[in-house]
Amino acid sequence: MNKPLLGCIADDFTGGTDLASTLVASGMRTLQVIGVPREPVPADIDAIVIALKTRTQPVDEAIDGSLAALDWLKAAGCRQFFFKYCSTFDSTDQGNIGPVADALLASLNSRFALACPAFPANQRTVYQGYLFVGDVLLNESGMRHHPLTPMTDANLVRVLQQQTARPVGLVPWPTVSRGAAAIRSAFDKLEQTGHGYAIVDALDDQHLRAIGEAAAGHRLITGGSGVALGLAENFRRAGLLEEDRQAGVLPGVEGLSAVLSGSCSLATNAQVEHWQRHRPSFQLDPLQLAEGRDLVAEALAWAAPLVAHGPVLIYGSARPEQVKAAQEQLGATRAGALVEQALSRIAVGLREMGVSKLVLAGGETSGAVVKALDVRALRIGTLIDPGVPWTRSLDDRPMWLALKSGNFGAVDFFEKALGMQE
Ligand SMILES: Nc1ncnc2c1ncn2[C@@H]1O[C@H](COP(=O)(O)OP(=O)(O)O)[C@@H](O)[C@H]1O
Ligand SMILES: O=C(O)[C@@H](O)C(=O)COP(=O)(O)O
Repeated sequence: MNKPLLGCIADDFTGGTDLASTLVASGMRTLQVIGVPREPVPADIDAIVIALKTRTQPVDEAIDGSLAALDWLKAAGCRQFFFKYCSTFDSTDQGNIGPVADALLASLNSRFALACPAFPANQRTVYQGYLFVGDVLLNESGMRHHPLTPMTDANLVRVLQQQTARPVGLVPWPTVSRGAAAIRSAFDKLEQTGHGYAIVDALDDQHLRAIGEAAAGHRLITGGSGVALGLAENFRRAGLLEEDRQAGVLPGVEGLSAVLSGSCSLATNAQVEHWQRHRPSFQLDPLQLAEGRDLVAEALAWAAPLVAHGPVLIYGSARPEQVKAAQEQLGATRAGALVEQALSRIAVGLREMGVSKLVLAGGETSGAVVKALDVRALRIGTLIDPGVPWTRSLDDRPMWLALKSGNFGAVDFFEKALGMQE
Protein backbone atom coordinates (compact mmCIF):
# COMPACT_ATOMS: atom_id res chain seq x y z
CA MET A 1 0.00 0.00 0.00
CA ASN A 2 1.27 3.50 -0.84
CA LYS A 3 2.06 5.67 2.13
CA PRO A 4 0.68 9.20 2.31
CA LEU A 5 3.20 11.88 1.34
CA LEU A 6 1.98 14.88 3.27
CA GLY A 7 0.63 14.85 6.82
CA CYS A 8 -1.25 17.97 7.89
CA ILE A 9 -2.46 19.22 11.23
CA ALA A 10 -5.09 21.96 11.06
CA ASP A 11 -5.89 24.05 14.13
CA ASP A 12 -9.56 24.21 13.21
CA PHE A 13 -12.02 22.35 11.01
CA THR A 14 -12.78 25.06 8.45
CA GLY A 15 -9.04 25.56 8.07
CA GLY A 16 -8.76 21.82 7.49
CA THR A 17 -11.21 21.80 4.59
CA ASP A 18 -9.58 24.95 3.20
CA LEU A 19 -6.19 23.21 3.11
CA ALA A 20 -7.65 19.92 1.91
CA SER A 21 -9.38 21.64 -1.01
CA THR A 22 -6.10 23.27 -2.04
CA LEU A 23 -4.34 19.92 -2.00
CA VAL A 24 -7.15 18.26 -3.95
CA ALA A 25 -7.06 21.04 -6.55
CA SER A 26 -3.31 20.52 -6.94
CA GLY A 27 -3.85 16.84 -7.63
CA MET A 28 -3.33 15.14 -4.27
CA ARG A 29 -5.92 12.62 -3.12
CA THR A 30 -6.74 14.04 0.28
CA LEU A 31 -8.74 12.82 3.23
CA GLN A 32 -9.73 15.05 6.12
CA VAL A 33 -10.18 13.32 9.44
CA ILE A 34 -11.72 14.84 12.52
CA GLY A 35 -9.35 14.42 15.42
CA VAL A 36 -6.63 11.79 15.59
CA PRO A 37 -8.02 8.78 13.69
CA ARG A 38 -8.80 5.50 15.38
CA GLU A 39 -8.54 3.65 12.07
CA PRO A 40 -5.53 3.07 9.78
CA VAL A 41 -5.11 5.23 6.64
CA PRO A 42 -7.25 4.13 3.72
CA ALA A 43 -5.33 3.00 0.64
CA ASP A 44 -4.32 5.42 -2.10
CA ILE A 45 -4.31 8.65 -0.15
CA ASP A 46 -1.62 11.22 -0.92
CA ALA A 47 -2.34 13.66 1.88
CA ILE A 48 -4.11 13.46 5.20
CA VAL A 49 -5.44 16.48 7.06
CA ILE A 50 -6.11 15.90 10.74
CA ALA A 51 -8.49 18.63 11.80
CA LEU A 52 -8.14 19.62 15.44
CA LYS A 53 -9.82 22.34 17.47
CA THR A 54 -6.64 23.68 19.04
CA ARG A 55 -6.69 27.31 17.98
CA THR A 56 -8.24 28.56 21.19
CA GLN A 57 -7.47 25.69 23.55
CA PRO A 58 -5.20 26.19 26.54
CA VAL A 59 -1.61 26.05 25.26
CA ASP A 60 -0.74 22.69 26.89
CA GLU A 61 -3.81 20.99 25.46
CA ALA A 62 -3.10 22.41 22.01
CA ILE A 63 0.46 21.08 22.15
CA ASP A 64 -0.61 17.64 23.37
CA GLY A 65 -3.31 17.33 20.70
CA SER A 66 -0.98 18.46 17.94
CA LEU A 67 1.80 16.08 19.01
CA ALA A 68 -0.64 13.17 19.11
CA ALA A 69 -1.68 14.05 15.56
CA LEU A 70 1.95 14.29 14.48
CA ASP A 71 2.77 10.89 16.01
CA TRP A 72 -0.12 9.34 14.07
CA LEU A 73 0.98 10.98 10.82
CA LYS A 74 4.59 9.86 11.37
CA ALA A 75 3.43 6.31 12.01
CA ALA A 76 1.35 6.47 8.82
CA GLY A 77 4.60 7.10 6.93
CA CYS A 78 4.17 10.75 5.88
CA ARG A 79 7.35 12.38 4.56
CA GLN A 80 6.52 16.02 5.13
CA PHE A 81 4.29 17.75 7.69
CA PHE A 82 2.17 20.87 7.52
CA PHE A 83 0.81 22.89 10.43
CA LYS A 84 -2.20 24.82 9.09
CA TYR A 85 -3.34 27.93 10.93
CA CYS A 86 -5.51 30.82 9.89
CA SER A 87 -4.74 33.17 7.02
CA THR A 88 -5.37 35.95 9.53
CA PHE A 89 -2.85 34.38 11.96
CA ASP A 90 -5.57 33.96 14.63
CA SER A 91 -3.92 33.53 17.99
CA THR A 92 -3.70 34.87 21.49
CA ASP A 93 -0.58 36.43 23.06
CA GLN A 94 0.32 33.01 24.47
CA GLY A 95 -0.29 31.02 21.32
CA ASN A 96 -1.13 28.72 19.96
CA ILE A 97 0.85 29.11 16.73
CA GLY A 98 4.29 29.53 18.34
CA PRO A 99 4.05 26.88 21.06
CA VAL A 100 2.53 24.26 18.74
CA ALA A 101 5.09 24.92 15.99
CA ASP A 102 7.89 24.73 18.59
CA ALA A 103 6.64 21.36 19.80
CA LEU A 104 6.25 19.99 16.25
CA LEU A 105 9.77 21.13 15.29
CA ALA A 106 11.23 19.50 18.39
CA SER A 107 9.42 16.25 17.75
CA LEU A 108 10.68 16.23 14.15
CA ASN A 109 14.26 17.00 15.27
CA SER A 110 14.15 20.09 13.06
CA ARG A 111 15.35 23.58 13.87
CA PHE A 112 13.61 25.75 11.32
CA ALA A 113 10.24 26.27 9.62
CA LEU A 114 8.73 28.91 7.40
CA ALA A 115 5.58 30.72 8.51
CA CYS A 116 3.35 32.17 5.82
CA PRO A 117 -0.39 32.76 6.21
CA ALA A 118 -0.80 34.55 2.83
CA PHE A 119 -3.90 33.61 0.83
CA PRO A 120 -4.13 36.06 -2.08
CA ALA A 121 -7.33 34.49 -3.50
CA ASN A 122 -8.98 35.65 -0.26
CA GLN A 123 -7.10 38.97 -0.14
CA ARG A 124 -4.57 38.03 2.55
CA THR A 125 -1.08 39.15 1.59
CA VAL A 126 2.13 39.58 3.57
CA TYR A 127 4.40 42.52 2.78
CA GLN A 128 7.56 43.29 4.78
CA GLY A 129 6.17 40.97 7.42
CA TYR A 130 2.90 42.89 7.73
CA LEU A 131 -0.32 41.00 7.09
CA PHE A 132 -2.91 42.77 4.96
CA VAL A 133 -6.58 41.84 4.65
CA GLY A 134 -7.60 43.42 1.38
CA ASP A 135 -6.19 46.93 1.44
CA VAL A 136 -5.98 47.33 5.22
CA LEU A 137 -3.60 46.02 7.83
CA LEU A 138 -4.79 43.01 9.85
CA ASN A 139 -5.35 45.14 12.95
CA GLU A 140 -7.56 47.55 10.98
CA SER A 141 -9.69 44.73 9.55
CA GLY A 142 -12.73 43.09 11.13
CA MET A 143 -10.29 40.75 12.90
CA ARG A 144 -9.71 43.36 15.57
CA HIS A 145 -13.20 42.49 16.84
CA HIS A 146 -12.91 38.70 16.70
CA PRO A 147 -14.79 37.27 19.71
CA LEU A 148 -12.02 34.81 20.65
CA THR A 149 -8.81 35.86 18.91
CA PRO A 150 -8.86 39.61 18.33
CA MET A 151 -5.83 40.55 16.20
CA THR A 152 -4.40 43.93 17.13
CA ASP A 153 -0.94 43.82 15.53
CA ALA A 154 -0.25 43.22 11.81
CA ASN A 155 3.51 42.73 12.22
CA LEU A 156 3.81 38.95 12.11
CA VAL A 157 7.47 38.85 13.12
CA ARG A 158 6.45 40.62 16.32
CA VAL A 159 3.30 38.54 16.83
CA LEU A 160 5.07 35.21 16.38
CA GLN A 161 8.10 36.35 18.41
CA GLN A 162 5.75 36.92 21.34
CA GLN A 163 4.78 33.25 21.20
CA THR A 164 8.17 31.55 20.91
CA ALA A 165 11.68 31.70 22.35
CA ARG A 166 13.15 30.78 18.92
CA PRO A 167 14.23 33.91 17.02
CA VAL A 168 11.87 34.88 14.20
CA GLY A 169 13.25 36.34 10.96
CA LEU A 170 11.78 37.62 7.71
CA VAL A 171 12.16 36.67 4.06
CA PRO A 172 11.00 39.89 2.41
CA TRP A 173 9.26 40.37 -0.90
CA PRO A 174 12.35 41.37 -2.96
CA THR A 175 13.88 37.97 -2.14
CA VAL A 176 10.62 36.07 -2.68
CA SER A 177 10.13 37.69 -6.09
CA ARG A 178 13.54 36.31 -7.22
CA GLY A 179 12.17 32.77 -6.96
CA ALA A 180 12.73 29.46 -5.22
CA ALA A 181 16.56 29.44 -5.23
CA ALA A 182 16.75 32.89 -3.62
CA ILE A 183 14.14 31.93 -1.03
CA ARG A 184 15.96 28.69 -0.25
CA SER A 185 19.22 30.49 0.35
CA ALA A 186 17.43 33.06 2.59
CA PHE A 187 15.98 30.15 4.61
CA ASP A 188 19.45 28.59 4.91
CA LYS A 189 20.96 31.87 6.08
CA LEU A 190 18.26 32.40 8.69
CA GLU A 191 18.65 28.86 9.98
CA GLN A 192 22.45 29.20 10.15
CA THR A 193 22.09 32.41 12.15
CA GLY A 194 19.98 30.64 14.75
CA HIS A 195 16.48 31.63 13.61
CA GLY A 196 13.71 29.14 14.29
CA TYR A 197 11.16 30.69 11.95
CA ALA A 198 10.93 32.88 8.88
CA ILE A 199 7.84 34.92 8.22
CA VAL A 200 7.70 34.93 4.42
CA ASP A 201 6.22 37.72 2.31
CA ALA A 202 3.82 36.69 -0.46
CA LEU A 203 1.66 38.87 -2.66
CA ASP A 204 0.38 36.39 -5.21
CA ASP A 205 0.10 32.70 -6.01
CA GLN A 206 3.33 32.73 -7.98
CA HIS A 207 5.16 33.77 -4.81
CA LEU A 208 3.42 31.00 -2.88
CA ARG A 209 4.41 28.39 -5.46
CA ALA A 210 8.04 29.55 -5.28
CA ILE A 211 7.97 29.40 -1.47
CA GLY A 212 6.52 25.88 -1.68
CA GLU A 213 9.28 24.83 -4.05
CA ALA A 214 11.93 26.30 -1.76
CA ALA A 215 10.50 24.27 1.11
CA ALA A 216 10.72 20.93 -0.69
CA GLY A 217 13.30 19.65 1.79
CA HIS A 218 11.64 21.02 4.93
CA ARG A 219 10.20 18.51 7.37
CA LEU A 220 7.68 21.05 8.69
CA ILE A 221 5.88 23.82 6.87
CA THR A 222 3.57 26.20 8.73
CA GLY A 223 1.03 28.57 7.30
CA GLY A 224 -2.31 29.12 5.65
CA SER A 225 -3.58 26.97 2.81
CA GLY A 226 -1.94 29.25 0.22
CA VAL A 227 1.57 28.07 0.92
CA ALA A 228 0.45 24.49 0.17
CA LEU A 229 -0.15 25.46 -3.48
CA GLY A 230 3.32 24.40 -4.60
CA LEU A 231 3.78 21.25 -2.53
CA ALA A 232 2.20 18.72 -4.89
CA GLU A 233 4.64 19.79 -7.58
CA ASN A 234 7.59 18.95 -5.29
CA PHE A 235 6.30 15.40 -4.92
CA ARG A 236 5.70 15.17 -8.68
CA ARG A 237 9.24 16.35 -9.38
CA ALA A 238 10.51 13.63 -7.06
CA GLY A 239 8.45 11.05 -8.98
CA LEU A 240 6.24 10.33 -5.98
CA LEU A 241 2.91 11.66 -7.25
CA GLU A 242 1.11 10.81 -10.46
CA GLU A 243 0.11 13.51 -12.95
CA ASP A 244 -3.35 14.94 -13.40
CA ARG A 245 -5.39 13.45 -10.63
CA GLN A 246 -8.65 15.32 -10.20
CA ALA A 247 -10.85 15.61 -7.12
CA GLY A 248 -13.67 13.10 -7.34
CA VAL A 249 -17.22 14.34 -7.64
CA LEU A 250 -19.01 13.68 -4.37
CA PRO A 251 -21.91 11.24 -4.45
CA GLY A 252 -25.12 13.13 -3.65
CA VAL A 253 -27.23 12.82 -0.51
CA GLU A 254 -31.02 12.85 -0.25
CA GLY A 255 -32.57 15.22 2.23
CA LEU A 256 -33.24 18.75 3.44
CA SER A 257 -30.83 21.67 3.84
CA ALA A 258 -30.04 24.27 6.49
CA VAL A 259 -27.48 26.89 7.46
CA LEU A 260 -26.03 27.26 10.97
CA SER A 261 -23.89 30.27 11.68
CA GLY A 262 -21.86 31.15 14.76
CA SER A 263 -19.30 33.38 13.11
CA CYS A 264 -19.49 37.08 13.94
CA SER A 265 -17.10 38.20 11.21
CA LEU A 266 -17.90 41.08 8.88
CA ALA A 267 -18.23 38.64 5.96
CA THR A 268 -20.58 36.26 7.79
CA ASN A 269 -22.71 39.07 9.21
CA ALA A 270 -23.17 40.38 5.66
CA GLN A 271 -24.07 36.85 4.45
CA VAL A 272 -26.62 36.51 7.25
CA GLU A 273 -28.17 39.87 6.34
CA HIS A 274 -28.23 38.92 2.67
CA TRP A 275 -30.08 35.70 3.50
CA GLN A 276 -32.56 37.53 5.69
CA ARG A 277 -33.75 39.71 2.81
CA HIS A 278 -35.81 36.81 1.44
CA ARG A 279 -35.42 33.78 3.63
CA PRO A 280 -36.34 32.54 7.13
CA SER A 281 -33.91 32.90 10.02
CA PHE A 282 -33.86 32.40 13.79
CA GLN A 283 -31.42 34.18 16.12
CA LEU A 284 -29.84 32.69 19.25
CA ASP A 285 -28.94 35.15 21.99
CA PRO A 286 -26.22 33.96 24.42
CA LEU A 287 -27.70 36.08 27.22
CA GLN A 288 -31.03 34.28 26.91
CA LEU A 289 -29.24 30.94 26.72
CA ALA A 290 -27.37 31.83 29.92
CA GLU A 291 -30.67 32.61 31.64
CA GLY A 292 -31.74 29.06 30.87
CA ARG A 293 -34.21 29.77 28.08
CA ASP A 294 -34.53 26.67 25.91
CA LEU A 295 -33.73 28.30 22.59
CA VAL A 296 -32.68 24.95 21.15
CA ALA A 297 -36.22 23.59 21.49
CA GLU A 298 -37.65 26.91 20.27
CA ALA A 299 -35.39 26.97 17.21
CA LEU A 300 -36.23 23.37 16.31
CA ALA A 301 -39.95 23.96 16.79
CA TRP A 302 -39.62 27.04 14.56
CA ALA A 303 -37.66 25.12 11.91
CA ALA A 304 -39.83 21.99 11.79
CA PRO A 305 -42.66 23.31 9.58
CA LEU A 306 -40.34 25.47 7.44
CA VAL A 307 -37.40 23.27 6.57
CA ALA A 308 -39.48 20.86 4.50
CA HIS A 309 -40.19 23.75 2.12
CA GLY A 310 -36.69 25.19 1.89
CA PRO A 311 -33.46 25.82 3.80
CA VAL A 312 -33.56 27.79 7.05
CA LEU A 313 -30.83 29.76 8.83
CA ILE A 314 -30.24 29.55 12.58
CA TYR A 315 -27.53 31.84 13.86
CA GLY A 316 -25.76 33.34 16.86
CA SER A 317 -23.85 35.72 14.59
CA ALA A 318 -24.06 39.27 15.84
CA ARG A 319 -22.47 42.66 15.36
CA PRO A 320 -19.48 43.68 17.51
CA GLU A 321 -21.62 45.81 19.93
CA GLN A 322 -23.95 42.87 20.60
CA VAL A 323 -21.05 40.44 20.99
CA LYS A 324 -19.35 42.85 23.40
CA ALA A 325 -22.52 43.20 25.48
CA ALA A 326 -22.82 39.41 25.81
CA GLN A 327 -19.12 39.01 26.59
CA GLU A 328 -19.19 41.70 29.28
CA GLN A 329 -21.83 39.75 31.16
CA LEU A 330 -20.72 36.19 30.43
CA GLY A 331 -17.06 36.34 29.44
CA ALA A 332 -15.95 35.58 25.87
CA THR A 333 -15.41 31.86 26.43
CA ARG A 334 -18.78 31.21 28.06
CA ALA A 335 -20.70 33.33 25.53
CA GLY A 336 -18.97 31.48 22.68
CA ALA A 337 -19.49 28.06 24.25
CA LEU A 338 -23.20 28.69 24.86
CA VAL A 339 -23.80 29.51 21.20
CA GLU A 340 -21.61 26.63 20.00
CA GLN A 341 -23.43 24.14 22.24
CA ALA A 342 -26.83 25.41 21.16
CA LEU A 343 -25.96 25.22 17.46
CA SER A 344 -24.52 21.73 17.97
CA ARG A 345 -27.73 20.45 19.57
CA ILE A 346 -29.76 22.14 16.86
CA ALA A 347 -27.65 20.41 14.19
CA VAL A 348 -28.41 17.03 15.77
CA GLY A 349 -32.12 17.94 15.93
CA LEU A 350 -32.15 19.07 12.31
CA ARG A 351 -30.55 15.81 11.21
CA GLU A 352 -33.38 13.98 12.99
CA MET A 353 -35.80 16.08 10.91
CA GLY A 354 -34.14 14.86 7.71
CA VAL A 355 -31.56 17.57 7.10
CA SER A 356 -28.56 16.06 5.32
CA LYS A 357 -26.99 19.15 3.76
CA LEU A 358 -25.61 21.69 6.22
CA VAL A 359 -23.71 24.90 5.66
CA LEU A 360 -21.77 25.83 8.81
CA ALA A 361 -20.29 29.29 9.22
CA GLY A 362 -17.39 29.77 11.62
CA GLY A 363 -14.34 27.72 12.50
CA GLU A 364 -15.07 27.08 16.17
CA THR A 365 -18.73 26.68 15.31
CA SER A 366 -17.98 24.08 12.63
CA GLY A 367 -15.72 22.25 15.05
CA ALA A 368 -18.40 22.04 17.70
CA VAL A 369 -21.15 20.99 15.27
CA VAL A 370 -19.10 18.39 13.41
CA LYS A 371 -18.10 16.84 16.74
CA ALA A 372 -21.72 16.76 17.91
CA LEU A 373 -22.70 15.03 14.66
CA ASP A 374 -19.93 12.51 15.40
CA VAL A 375 -18.41 12.94 11.96
CA ARG A 376 -15.07 11.11 11.77
CA ALA A 377 -13.84 11.88 8.25
CA LEU A 378 -14.69 14.01 5.23
CA ARG A 379 -14.19 13.52 1.52
CA ILE A 380 -13.48 16.80 -0.21
CA GLY A 381 -15.56 17.96 -3.19
CA THR A 382 -15.68 21.03 -5.37
CA LEU A 383 -15.15 24.60 -4.23
CA ILE A 384 -18.10 26.86 -3.49
CA ASP A 385 -15.90 29.93 -3.03
CA PRO A 386 -12.10 30.10 -2.50
CA GLY A 387 -11.18 28.12 0.61
CA VAL A 388 -14.60 26.48 1.08
CA PRO A 389 -15.42 23.15 -0.59
CA TRP A 390 -18.44 20.93 -0.16
CA THR A 391 -17.49 17.83 1.79
CA ARG A 392 -19.24 14.51 2.38
CA SER A 393 -18.99 12.75 5.70
CA LEU A 394 -17.71 9.20 5.59
CA ASP A 395 -20.14 7.31 7.76
CA ASP A 396 -23.33 5.27 7.69
CA ARG A 397 -25.52 8.37 7.48
CA PRO A 398 -23.51 10.56 5.09
CA MET A 399 -24.15 14.28 5.13
CA TRP A 400 -22.91 17.03 2.86
CA LEU A 401 -21.19 19.66 4.98
CA ALA A 402 -19.73 23.00 3.92
CA LEU A 403 -17.46 24.33 6.68
CA LYS A 404 -17.09 28.02 5.96
CA SER A 405 -14.38 30.04 7.58
CA GLY A 406 -16.01 33.09 9.10
CA ASN A 407 -14.15 35.47 6.85
CA PHE A 408 -14.62 33.61 3.59
CA GLY A 409 -17.25 33.60 0.89
CA ALA A 410 -19.12 36.13 -1.20
CA VAL A 411 -22.14 37.92 0.25
CA ASP A 412 -24.51 35.35 -1.32
CA PHE A 413 -22.43 32.39 -0.11
CA PHE A 414 -25.28 30.58 1.69
CA GLU A 415 -27.61 30.76 -1.29
CA LYS A 416 -24.82 29.86 -3.71
CA ALA A 417 -23.80 26.83 -1.66
CA LEU A 418 -27.36 25.54 -1.66
CA GLY A 419 -27.89 26.26 -5.34
CA MET A 420 -30.64 28.80 -4.68
CA GLN A 421 -31.68 31.62 -6.98
CA GLU A 422 -31.84 35.22 -5.73
N1 LIG B 1 -23.89 36.63 19.82
C1 LIG B 1 -22.70 36.15 20.21
N2 LIG B 1 -22.06 36.66 21.28
C2 LIG B 1 -20.85 36.19 21.66
N3 LIG B 1 -20.21 35.18 21.03
C3 LIG B 1 -20.82 34.63 19.96
C4 LIG B 1 -22.09 35.08 19.51
N4 LIG B 1 -22.43 34.36 18.43
C5 LIG B 1 -21.45 33.48 18.22
N5 LIG B 1 -20.47 33.65 19.14
C6 LIG B 1 -19.21 32.88 19.25
O1 LIG B 1 -18.19 33.52 18.49
C7 LIG B 1 -17.24 32.52 18.11
C8 LIG B 1 -16.98 32.70 16.63
O2 LIG B 1 -15.89 31.92 16.27
P1 LIG B 1 -15.89 31.04 14.96
O3 LIG B 1 -17.04 30.11 14.92
O4 LIG B 1 -14.53 30.44 14.87
O5 LIG B 1 -16.08 32.09 13.79
P2 LIG B 1 -14.96 32.68 12.80
O6 LIG B 1 -14.78 31.63 11.76
O7 LIG B 1 -15.56 33.95 12.28
O8 LIG B 1 -13.70 32.88 13.58
C9 LIG B 1 -17.85 31.17 18.44
O9 LIG B 1 -17.31 30.68 19.65
C10 LIG B 1 -19.32 31.51 18.63
O10 LIG B 1 -20.02 30.62 19.47
O1 LIG C 1 -6.89 30.23 6.64
C1 LIG C 1 -8.02 30.63 6.82
O2 LIG C 1 -8.36 31.82 6.84
C2 LIG C 1 -9.08 29.59 7.08
O3 LIG C 1 -8.76 28.37 6.53
C3 LIG C 1 -9.27 29.37 8.54
O4 LIG C 1 -8.38 28.93 9.22
C4 LIG C 1 -10.58 29.63 9.02
O5 LIG C 1 -10.70 29.97 10.38
P1 LIG C 1 -12.06 30.63 10.87
O6 LIG C 1 -12.11 32.01 10.28
O7 LIG C 1 -12.04 30.62 12.36
O8 LIG C 1 -13.16 29.78 10.32
